[in-house]
Amino acid sequence: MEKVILVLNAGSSSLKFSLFADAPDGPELRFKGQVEGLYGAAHFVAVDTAGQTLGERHWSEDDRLGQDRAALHLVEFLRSFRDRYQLLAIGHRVVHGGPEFSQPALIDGDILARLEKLVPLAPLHQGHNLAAIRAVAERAPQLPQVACFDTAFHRRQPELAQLFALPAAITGRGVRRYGFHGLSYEYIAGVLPQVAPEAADGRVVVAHLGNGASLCAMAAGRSMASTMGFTAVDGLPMGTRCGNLDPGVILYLMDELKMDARAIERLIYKESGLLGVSGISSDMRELLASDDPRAALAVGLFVYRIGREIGSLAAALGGLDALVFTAGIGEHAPEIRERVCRDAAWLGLEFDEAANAGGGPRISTASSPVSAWVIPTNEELMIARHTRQALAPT
Ligand SMILES: Nc1ncnc2c1ncn2[C@@H]1O[C@H](COP(=O)(O)OP(=O)(O)O)[C@@H](O)[C@H]1O
Ligand SMILES: CC(=O)OP(=O)(O)O
Ligand SMILES: [Mg+2]
Repeated sequence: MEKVILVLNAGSSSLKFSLFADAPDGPELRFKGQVEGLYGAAHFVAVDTAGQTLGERHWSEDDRLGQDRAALHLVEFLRSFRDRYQLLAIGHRVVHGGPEFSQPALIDGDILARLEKLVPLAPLHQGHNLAAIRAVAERAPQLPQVACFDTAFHRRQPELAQLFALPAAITGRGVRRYGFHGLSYEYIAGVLPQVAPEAADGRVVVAHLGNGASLCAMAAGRSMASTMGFTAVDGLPMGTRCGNLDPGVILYLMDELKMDARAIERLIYKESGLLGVSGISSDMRELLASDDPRAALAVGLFVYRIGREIGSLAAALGGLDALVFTAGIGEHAPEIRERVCRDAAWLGLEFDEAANAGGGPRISTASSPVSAWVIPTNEELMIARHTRQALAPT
């Protein structure tokens, strides 16, 4: 039987998974898939490396399929491969590693308890990430499980980029900017030398635009700043998260609307962003297909905020050499890429319309002082590599 590593990546609107063979030159994909569109019209599909569909299922919007039932469906699907593969370990994306975890960690009861404390800091993710780990630990306690953190890549940011202007005693409690989508940014930093060699050693802003969305400023592949902060609700407006918000708004909601912490949490994590502004959907595909002016307003705000944050991160880097688009929207929505690139013309980005329509990878003109790229992310491969490494550190 072939030895394999299973990777689980629970996002805010999806459960992604990949099965990698433990090959001598690194993890080799056998098949992958996802349940996407969670809490809406969910869709499961799994494909092998030849693009052959191994399984598919649709749920209606009324099913309100969440992470827990998506995971059960996945277990059912994976069961049919039991005789073919020997499972060595499971690698998990764990969104928050807090101040303690700057490396992937082989999970035991103690680490699980420490990660549990971070659940309130990532209410759309952490609980689901840990529930999957716990469920496996109960059924197969000997199976190694490795937590790979979305925050880890950012922990070496300059001190000022991590600091809130709060009293030192609060900062000392770990209330600082962490940044997320680190596995995605780490993957992009790793492939930049091949895809965009002229940019790899330079000042790059990577736009991870999915249901959760953030930007990362990188200098020579190192994270220098991120739009996300203490939690993954900061920065850009997202599918259902508000992004940057004047903290005075929170006080107003408490004092004037008598909202408590849970009601505010629901508002800023689940009812805002593209969904809140449009009143229609959190799904960019639906908004782009709609001719409702509220959909246009939500998309317009998304693009506008990205443009402002690119300016801010370019300032943090002292200039900009390249802009990279990745994740669901970044990889699949040429219209959004075009609007963001056109707004960044002032930085010296000359947009190439034909290349963008073709999906890139380069979507700026050959002579553009700032280059722009589309690079599909691969958080799962990053997790598989880290998991392998954690099993047998070299
Ligand atoms: N063809 C497409 N055009 C526009 N948006 C798309 C397309 N495909 C996926 N998306 C958007 O990508 C987002 C999901 O991105 P993804 O990175 O998979 O999310 P998650 O945050 O759950 O990991 C959704 O908003 C979806 O609408
Ligand atoms: C951190 C985060 O927002 O992740 P995702 O985009 O997968 O929801
Ligand atoms: Mg994601």
